[in-house]
Amino acid sequence: MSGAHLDEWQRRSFDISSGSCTPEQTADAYRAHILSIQYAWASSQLSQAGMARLLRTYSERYAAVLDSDDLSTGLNNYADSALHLARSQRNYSDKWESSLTMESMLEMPCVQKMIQAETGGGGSLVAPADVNISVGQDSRGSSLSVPFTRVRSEAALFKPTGTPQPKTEINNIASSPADTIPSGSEGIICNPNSFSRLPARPQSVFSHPSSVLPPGNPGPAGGTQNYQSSSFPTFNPSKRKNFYNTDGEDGGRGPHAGQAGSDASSGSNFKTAREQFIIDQHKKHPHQPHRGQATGVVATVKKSLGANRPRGAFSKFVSPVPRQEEEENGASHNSNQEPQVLDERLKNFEPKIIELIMSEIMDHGPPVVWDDIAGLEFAKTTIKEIVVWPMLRPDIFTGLRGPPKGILLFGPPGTGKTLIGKCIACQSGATFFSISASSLTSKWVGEGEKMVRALFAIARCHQPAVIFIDEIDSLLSQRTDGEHDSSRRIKTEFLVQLDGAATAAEDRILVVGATNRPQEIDEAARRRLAKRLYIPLPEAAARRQIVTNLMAQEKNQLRELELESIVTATHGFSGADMTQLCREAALGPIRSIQLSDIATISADQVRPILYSDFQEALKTVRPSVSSKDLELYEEWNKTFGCGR
Ligand SMILES: Nc1ncnc2c1ncn2[C@@H]1O[C@H](COP(=O)(O)OP(=O)(O)OP(=O)(O)O)[C@@H](O)[C@H]1O
Ligand SMILES: [Mg+2]
Repeated sequence: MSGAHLDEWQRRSFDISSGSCTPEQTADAYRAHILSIQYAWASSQLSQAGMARLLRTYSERYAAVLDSDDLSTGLNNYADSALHLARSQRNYSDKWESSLTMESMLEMPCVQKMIQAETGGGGSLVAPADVNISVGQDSRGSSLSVPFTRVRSEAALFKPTGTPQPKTEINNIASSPADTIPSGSEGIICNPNSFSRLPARPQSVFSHPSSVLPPGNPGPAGGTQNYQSSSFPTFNPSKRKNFYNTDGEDGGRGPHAGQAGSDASSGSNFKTAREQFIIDQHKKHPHQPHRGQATGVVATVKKSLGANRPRGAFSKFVSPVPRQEEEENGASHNSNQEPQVLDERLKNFEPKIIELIMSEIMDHGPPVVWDDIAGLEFAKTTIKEIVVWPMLRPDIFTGLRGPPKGILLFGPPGTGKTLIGKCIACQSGATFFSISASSLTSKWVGEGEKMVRALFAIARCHQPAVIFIDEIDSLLSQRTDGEHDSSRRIKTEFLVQLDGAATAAEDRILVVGATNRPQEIDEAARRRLAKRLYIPLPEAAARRQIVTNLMAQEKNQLRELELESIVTATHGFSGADMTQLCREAALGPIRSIQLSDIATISADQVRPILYSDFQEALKTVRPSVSSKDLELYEEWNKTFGCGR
């Protein structure tokens, strides 16, 4: 196969995005990427920062493939290896935990053989070829490293001085960190601390960790060697040596840089991706405890359950991605933490209050356009003037032309006040807060004012903003002597926010209140809601438009004259009443169907809505607003309203 063909084949086989790759291929491809990145950096084609960033990205992806237990996407490497080693003793707990314990390890045949070799001497050690384990940090916080891979070579280090060393493969392993190991060979990371303890009492290698020698025991010279597998070219050894130490200045000095620190003494700055990850994390969040930090034994304590399959350059790769258990720990730690507040101005508010207010931002619901609102031309024009245009051209609407800070929509029930609110939400382009009085009033004394303050603070952060308060009378009713102190404070806070020291002139926050009980509104609030717009009962033209709009969606045979008579017959009806009338009339054709047919009849067999249906409906639907009520509204409009 020619080189070009091979390239093409590789490209196709390792095209991760194709979706047809097996997890093995994906992992291999990521590994290939990692090697290319290394190569590019080593040959100075890539900056150190770029290399670090790319390396982290691909290491994380590689680790995700390696450790995912989803058979279609991952290799289940962690669990596989552990279960394999622990003689398939499955751990059925939800949380994956290694079945490896000190006891279970001692029972392993390979370990037994090693012990025999250690105690009996002379026997050649045969370890599972690709198993590479460093198990450390039992619950007591001690560490013990048991490197299995190429254990034949390391056995030499375990041997007490003078013991004849077995014939080993040590020739294959670099004798200094700067040397290279042939590509594809399994790597070994010897923990110098662990090794330094081992030789003195080789028999106790697998005994209680407390039996290890005190730190400071120098150990044999070879114990400090740090072997690393790599397919690096040898042309730039110094670079290679520092390869993992992407963070030049304090890589070895960081609080988690135990391995690096100990390596420093042996002249190597090797750090695994995990260690680098921990160091980076610590830099980002210096006050958060990190993995392994609690014990004070950090990177020197390895718990890497290596793969039982060849891994080439990254045979000892340990996932930098937090595991489930760590995420849980993190979650419990973070649960007490406040979510990050994005805006400086909101830092004094409790996150739960901010969350509550943010949840009231209305950015959903059916779109309402101005034409959906029948009649009410004066109100619509005024609102467009106050709300929509200033949002579009804030530069023109300044000074005296500046929009008012508050609007009050008042009028009989069912005349479209809430509908106007929804239309403003859709059409104004502003952040629309639809707040109900109940969400601002809280049973906790003091919370209500905070809510009001938070509401305005958040609105200020999301300018231009419209705060729509439906049924505003329940929030801003007249202050009386007998009322509860907390509700009085909420009102006061609201008034202050609406037009007080807390509000800057250039703030583009508009409060729109809607009520059908305008006479109950506190006079101070009334003044602040400067534009008070009367939303009256729909006139004949508006009633006609409501019926036409609604009937356009249904099959009907209403003639022009019939429509006219419906409009005349509905004098005094509110918009809601008109809607109710149309709904009732629409049921007419259904009511005319035999009960026995209703289950089988198809939709197009239902007859159209006729005038007679409206006549029937008019017998049951009555206007909901009495003329006496109407007088009250008109009176109030004359006194306080802004209409003509
Ligand atoms: N002008 C109108 N144009 C079209 N539909 C209207 C109009 N007025 C009312 N409606 C219909 O009546 C329904 C109720 O209207 P809306 O909720 O806006 O009334 P409201 O004025 O807020 O009443 P309330 O004071 O009782 O809260 C609307 O969903 C709409 O179907
Ligand atoms: Mg309403």
